[in-house]
Amino acid sequence: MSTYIRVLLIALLASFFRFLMHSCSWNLLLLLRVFLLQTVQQEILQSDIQSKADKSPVTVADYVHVGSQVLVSLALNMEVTSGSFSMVAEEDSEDLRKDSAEEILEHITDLVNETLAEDGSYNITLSKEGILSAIDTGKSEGGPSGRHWVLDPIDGTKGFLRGGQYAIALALLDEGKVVLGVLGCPNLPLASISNLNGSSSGDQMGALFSATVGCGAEVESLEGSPPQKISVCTIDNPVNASFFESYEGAHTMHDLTGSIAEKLGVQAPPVRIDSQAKYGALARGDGAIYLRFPHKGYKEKIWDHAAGAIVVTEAGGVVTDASGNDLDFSKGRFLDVDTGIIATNKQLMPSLLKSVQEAIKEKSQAPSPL
Ligand SMILES: Nc1ncnc2c1ncn2[C@@H]1O[C@H](COP(=O)(O)O)[C@@H](O)[C@H]1OP(=O)(O)O
Ligand SMILES: [Mg+2]
Repeated sequence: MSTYIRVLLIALLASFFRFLMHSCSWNLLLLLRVFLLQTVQQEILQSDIQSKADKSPVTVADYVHVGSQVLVSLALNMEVTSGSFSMVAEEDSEDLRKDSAEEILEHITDLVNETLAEDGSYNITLSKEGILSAIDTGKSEGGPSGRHWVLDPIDGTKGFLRGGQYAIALALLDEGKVVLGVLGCPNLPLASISNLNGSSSGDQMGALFSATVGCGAEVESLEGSPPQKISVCTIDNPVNASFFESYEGAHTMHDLTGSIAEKLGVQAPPVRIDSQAKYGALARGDGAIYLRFPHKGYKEKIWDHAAGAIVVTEAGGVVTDASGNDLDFSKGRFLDVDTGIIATNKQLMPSLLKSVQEAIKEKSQAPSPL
């Protein structure tokens, strides 16, 4: 298995950061390239599970999450900052610091170092402590002041393990606002989601979305085709609209989203895909609406929305909570949202909001199941 993971991590490291002078307020454009090949993912998935020293299962997703976070942390350290930087990211090193995880940590350290040696971009070898502290650069609390990188090293773990959609999502917060976002979606067709089912062998897979505040949003291939400006669809009649939602019923209330769609007059069945790939697809007009209504008690994390939200807003869309409030990324690691998150174009937003509020009210008044 380790060879495949190494190939995947090399691919990730090959995703390098490019900074171009740009005429926006940030003077900065960041592009993250992710050469994650579907075939590599498939081979990794087939090799699947090893066992941790404490006999709890460790999936390939564990290696890829940690490897991805270490490599992005390293790249930010080498390319972007002169030493210290703040990163809010999903993983921390707590489990890996346990005695029982010694063997796993050794394995991850070897994989990362082999990856770094093979890639050759950085002449560096990390110790086990180096790996742990690279992971822990992601422990920042974020907040309303200063700059914070926001990373989901693998967004949509369930999709990744199913061989479906997943994304690597990186954003930059400046004084509490998202100013930059990059979404690498290795399993998303470059042209359009309509090529997802029944795609022909000629369809190019993999899409890299990027957005800089005030400068619009773009898509390009993972190999670096010329970036194309993207914009959300111009549909203003819900009858012609389709909507994206989570594949996993455990991640969103499919009954509520079905009721919203019905009230709005949407005729098409839901398009269910994992991860922030949904935001990318929405931003280039593959569909008209994004709905996410987690079950009660779930707290949204900023790394699950920061990159996707700026890609959509810079493509001309609107992203709000169920009350129509903008998402506030300045509150730390979590988002304080009312009930759910919705996104669409400016034309459809008023009627979408109305349907959302009606459907929520109706659900809250319905007798609860015994
Ligand atoms: N119980 C849950 N409810 C809602 N979202 C969840 C839940 N558990 C994990 N997630 C997160 O939802 C996001 C995936 O959304 P989607 O369902 O749209 O694919 C991921 O960030 C996933 O975490 P992770 O990034 O660790 O996979
Ligand atoms: Mg996530």
